[in-house]
Amino acid sequence: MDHPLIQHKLTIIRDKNCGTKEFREIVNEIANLMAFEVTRDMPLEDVDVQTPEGIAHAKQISGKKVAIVPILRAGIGMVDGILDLIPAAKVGHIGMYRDEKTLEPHEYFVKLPSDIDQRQIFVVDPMLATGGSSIMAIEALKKRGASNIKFVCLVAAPEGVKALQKAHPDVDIYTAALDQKLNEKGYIVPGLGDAGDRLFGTK
Ligand SMILES: O=P(O)(O)OC[C@H]1O[C@H](OP(=O)(O)OP(=O)(O)O)[C@H](O)[C@@H]1O
Ligand SMILES: O=c1cc[nH]c(=O)[nH]1
Ligand SMILES: [Mg+2]
Repeated sequence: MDHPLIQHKLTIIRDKNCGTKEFREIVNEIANLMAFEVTRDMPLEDVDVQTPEGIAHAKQISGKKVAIVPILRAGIGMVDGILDLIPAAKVGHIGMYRDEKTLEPHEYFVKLPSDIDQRQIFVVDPMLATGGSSIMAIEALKKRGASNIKFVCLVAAPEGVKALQKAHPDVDIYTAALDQKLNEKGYIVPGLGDAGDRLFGTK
């Protein structure tokens, strides 16, 4: 997404001197701006509304219920920014960590709204690196009947985009930046470092 506000804010959090408080605030601000675009194709229906001056033939969002599903931990950093725009959305959580050596993802927690199969789902995680975590999280959702899924991240590596598109071709990917590559430790270069640690101050 090339909107100037998104690009400007992403530059601020890429800076290694950006502290936890500012990092957390700006991740939410970017998620808020991205939500605007990610929801662009939400279906509308006609509705008549009585204004003080007459009847307006207007539009409202029709039926489609939304679930925001952060991949723990770092995905939590994007939830409030999206909830600001879609306050009625439910939030499901999928816990996933990457083995630091093998880079294999491991699922450790799944708690979803009971009607997840009927919802438009936005899976959120700031980082799409090898794609392992997002692929497995989306598998967990599909196993529970979910079918209408978009993936929203801040920084993606080409390797992760390719892998996610191959595993889940039905899932559109929204990213604020497509970076150069992964390094030998599976980190995105130039990226922004470890998003979870920077959000929660754990390093
Ligand atoms: O595309 P991948 O190669 O799977 O890497 C991306 C994942 O790695 C990070 O999570 P991490 O395992 O560091 O967990 P954390 O969010 O708890 O820090 C990040 O938040 C993604 O979930
Ligand atoms: O660059 C990366 C890769 C995986 N997870 C992160 O938080 N950052
Ligand atoms: Mg991490």
